[in-house]
Amino acid sequence: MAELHGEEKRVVVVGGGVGGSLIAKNLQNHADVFLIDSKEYFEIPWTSLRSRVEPSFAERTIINQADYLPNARVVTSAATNITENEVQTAQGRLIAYDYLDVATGHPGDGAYTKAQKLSYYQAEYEKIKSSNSILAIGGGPTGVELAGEIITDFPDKKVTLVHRGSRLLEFIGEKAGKKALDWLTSKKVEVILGQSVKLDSESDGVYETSGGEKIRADCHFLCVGNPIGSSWLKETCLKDNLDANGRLMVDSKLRVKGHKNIFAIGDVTDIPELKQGYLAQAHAAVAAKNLKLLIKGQNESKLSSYKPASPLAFVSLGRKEGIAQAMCITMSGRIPGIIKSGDLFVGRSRRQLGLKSA
Ligand SMILES: Cc1cc2nc3c(=O)[nH]c(=O)nc-3n(C[C@H](O)[C@H](O)[C@H](O)COP(=O)(O)OP(=O)(O)OC[C@H]3O[C@@H](n4cnc5c(N)ncnc54)[C@H](O)[C@@H]3O)c2cc1C
Repeated sequence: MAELHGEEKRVVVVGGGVGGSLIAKNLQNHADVFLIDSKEYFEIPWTSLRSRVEPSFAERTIINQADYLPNARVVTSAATNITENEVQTAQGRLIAYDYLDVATGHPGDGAYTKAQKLSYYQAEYEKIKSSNSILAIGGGPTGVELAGEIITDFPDKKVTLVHRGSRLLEFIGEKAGKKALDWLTSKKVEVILGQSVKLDSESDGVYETSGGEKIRADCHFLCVGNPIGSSWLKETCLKDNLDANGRLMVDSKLRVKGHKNIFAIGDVTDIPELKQGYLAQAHAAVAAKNLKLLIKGQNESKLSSYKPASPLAFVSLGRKEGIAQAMCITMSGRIPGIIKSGDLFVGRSRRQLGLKSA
């Protein structure tokens, strides 16, 4: 039986990542809010590469959900099903809702508590420290940023980056990819493009590529794209709202098409724009505003619309430099570094949740 609720409207947020954390925070004093996430904490996702070379950095970037949600209820369990009026969790809980917001951008990586994630980063750090040669597989933002972090903090290590595509950073423009390549090679990172690594070929620390090259590495990191967190929706009442890429189709008010009380925000949606955390936060602001209006019984004509944003992306290159692409302008060096690479937007992200930046 679904857990009953009182007079106050209930909003259930599934996914406490970049977008979901903010919407739950914004609504906690306006409704009976439940936040369901498979782990106890929110982690600022793009900081995970820095945390591998500096594990103490993660103390500020991993935030227990309960710390910024004193007036909401946090449920630590994966959501497994949705019906028209309730959400089911892996632990078998049924949580009724008046309004639902799906924000499951990408699935977690298995660590359940902050302590587990901190020890994971400590182990990753030890792995890097004790290796002379390191192989990063994948030349998207994760592979580029990880190679940048390692070569900055451990300039004497031999770092090789292998990418199956013909250029780095394919999610943004060619110039950005070229600037990343130039920066990495200037730091003596070996970049191999147009080849993939046969992972099962590894023998005595030697990896073979699809082009027959042999790469010696004491350890490797798989930096390939994170899957979309929507596979769990395939058997739910939203199964017909997934597009061919597994993204939830939303209308301009950020409601799942055809559902008046179900919203979706962040990377899980089909909004035609770059998948970026600051945009997931912008979605959260619009959806929270709309939810507040609906909770107060306001007319639907008052709901705000979300307009897809033009491309803006930052890629860090170590602690001081970076690459920025805004519309069709690409810039690299110290300025993008000052904007992103120093603190990786951690202070700002913490303040948005009402926490001290330090
Ligand atoms: C290397 C890298 C660098 C980046 N740099 C930037 C940057 O500089 N600026 C920027 O704005 N963006 C950046 N991004 C993109 C940004 O991280 C994503 O766009 C953002 O995390 C999307 O937010 P979200 O809320 O949609 O999903 P997420 O932040 O992925 O959160 C999803 C949450 O849902 C939970 N979840 C998933 N499935 C379930 C389930 N079934 N039940 C319960 N919980 C579930 C997960 O545990 C997670 O907490 C970067 C990404 C990468 C990989």
